[in-house]
Amino acid sequence: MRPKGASAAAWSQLGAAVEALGQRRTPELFAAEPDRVERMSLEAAGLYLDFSKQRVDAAGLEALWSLAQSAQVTDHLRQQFAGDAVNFTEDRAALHMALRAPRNAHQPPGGPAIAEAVHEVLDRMEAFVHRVRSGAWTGATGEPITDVVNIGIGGSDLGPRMVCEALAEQVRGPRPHFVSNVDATELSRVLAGLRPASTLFVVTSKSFGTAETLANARSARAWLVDALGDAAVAKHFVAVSTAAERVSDFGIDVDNMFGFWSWVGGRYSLWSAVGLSIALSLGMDGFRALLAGAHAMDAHVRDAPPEGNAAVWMALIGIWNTNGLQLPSQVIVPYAQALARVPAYLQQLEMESNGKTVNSDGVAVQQQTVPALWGDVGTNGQHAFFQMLHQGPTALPVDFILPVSLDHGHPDQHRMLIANCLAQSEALMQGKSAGQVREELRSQGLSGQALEDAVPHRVFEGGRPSTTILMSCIDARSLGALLALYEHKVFVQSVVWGINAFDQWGVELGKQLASVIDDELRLAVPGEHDPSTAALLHRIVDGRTAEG
Ligand SMILES: O=P(O)(O)OC[C@H]1O[C@H](O)[C@H](O)[C@@H](O)[C@@H]1O
Repeated sequence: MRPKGASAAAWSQLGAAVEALGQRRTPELFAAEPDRVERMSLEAAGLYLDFSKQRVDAAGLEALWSLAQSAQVTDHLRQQFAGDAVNFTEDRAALHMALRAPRNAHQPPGGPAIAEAVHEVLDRMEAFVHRVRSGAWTGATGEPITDVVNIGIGGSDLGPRMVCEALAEQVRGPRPHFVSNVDATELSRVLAGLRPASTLFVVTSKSFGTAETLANARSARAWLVDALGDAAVAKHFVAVSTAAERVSDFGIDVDNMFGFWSWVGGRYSLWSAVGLSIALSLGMDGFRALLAGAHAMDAHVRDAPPEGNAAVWMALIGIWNTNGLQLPSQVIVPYAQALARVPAYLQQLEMESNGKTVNSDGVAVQQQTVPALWGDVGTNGQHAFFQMLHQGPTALPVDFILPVSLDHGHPDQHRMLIANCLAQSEALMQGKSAGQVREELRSQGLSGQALEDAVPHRVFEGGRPSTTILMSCIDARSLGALLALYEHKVFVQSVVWGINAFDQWGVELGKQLASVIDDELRLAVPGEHDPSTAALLHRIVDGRTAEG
C-alpha cells in the first residue's frame, strides 16, 4: 500500500484549526489549559519529550490526530515493520529496525530469515572487532592497529562520525578518524597524524561506486602501498558494502568485507556493518548498546497508540509548524558539545528523506514537505543565531536536546548549560512585552522620549515554539533511542505527505554533470554549457580567477 497522504478534508480541518488559533500565543494556552504539560509530554525509551511549548491548542491537536488517521499512519507503520516495499520507487523494504532487533526477537521486523542474516553479520563483526582490539589482528609488519580511518560519505559517514564523536570518552580501542570529502585536504590532514603500519582503513560504501569514496580510498591505498608495499593492502583495508564484486575489483578480499542489504537505506545504515568503525572504537558491547537503545524506541513506536507515540507526536508537531503555521525551517540545538554533529546527521536524515515534491501517484504534492533543517550546539548558538530566533521576522521552531547529567567533572558548568537551555525555551515562549520593557527601563532610570525610543528594540514577541527532549545522559543506549525517534518521525511525516522517504533521486543530476565537467577539466577543453557555467569553466581552465 503506497501512502496516499492525508485527505483533503483532514488538511482543511488543519487549516481551520490554525485560523481558529489566530494570534493566540502559547502563554495564553498555558493559562487556559492547566494540564497542558501532562497532556503534551511523554516518555519513550528512556527519553522525556515536552511538546507543551509548541504553539498549538487542543483543537489543533485534534486536527493533527485526524490528519494521521486519514493518512493511515498506524497501518503504514505496521507495513514498514513487516517488511513491505515502502520504498515504492525502488520496490524495496526499509527495514533498518531489523538491524537492531535482538536475536530471537518475538516479532522480528521483516521476518526470521532477515533476523538470521543480520545476526550472522553482527557475529562476524564481533569476531573481527575482538581480533583488532585484542591485537590478534595486526598490520602487515606485525604491529597492532591503533587507528581506524572510515572512508565513506553521506550515510556511510555521517552516522558513524557523529556517534564516535558523541561517545568519544568511551573509546577504549583504536582511535576513529573519518574522511568523506573529495577535497583531499581532509584525507591529508588525517593521514598526517598516522603511521601506515598501525592504520586500518574501513572503506564504507553501500554501492561501492561513489566517486568521492573511491577517490579517497585510492589515495589512501597509494599512501599505504608507498610505505609498506602492495601485499600490505590485505591487512590494512576492509570494506563495508552491498557490492561484493566492486569490492573485489578494488582489490579488497571479500573475506574482509562486511555486508548489508538493499533494504538498508544509506541514511538509515549506521546500525548495519556501516557502524564497524563505531564497534572498533567503542567495542561490540558499546555498539550493541546503541542498537538496544534504538530497538527500545522501535518497540515503543510499533506498540504505542498514536496519541501516546513519541514519533507520531514529533511528526505531527512538525507538520503543524510546517503546514499549519507555515514556518519555513526547523532548528536543532543540542545542549551538549558531544552532540555537535547531530544537526548535520539529521540534515541528511530529514532533508534527503523528505525533500520531495512528488507524491506516490507521481503528482506534485499540495503541501510544503520537509522544512530546511539546521542548528548548532548550545550555548554557542546563543551567541550567533539566537538573535534571529528571538526577534527575527519569522518564528522558527527549535528542538532542544538536553542530557540531564554529564560526566566531565565540572558540575558547575553543566548546571550553567542546563540553565541556559531552559532559559532559552522559556524566553522564546514567554517573550517580553512592551509594558515589561518599560518597567525595566524605568527602573534603570530611563524616561521620556529616550525610554519610548528604546522600547520597540527590546520587545520579545514570544510564543515561539520549541520541543525539549531530555536524555538522562549521553550514552550509547540513549543516543540510539534518540536517533531512532527521528527516523520514525521522518517516516510518519512522509506518510502524511504521501511521499517516499527512502529514495533520493535528487542527488543524481549533479553527479552526472560533475562527471561530464570533470572530463572537460581533465582535457582542459570546456564543452557546451549554459552561459554562466561556460564562463566559469573558461576562467578556471585559463587560470584567470580575477583580473588585476
Ligand atoms: O554508501 P554509498 O553507496 O557510497 O552512498 C553514499 C551516499 O551517497 C548518495 O549519493 C546518497 O545521496 C546518500 O544517501 C548515500 O548515503
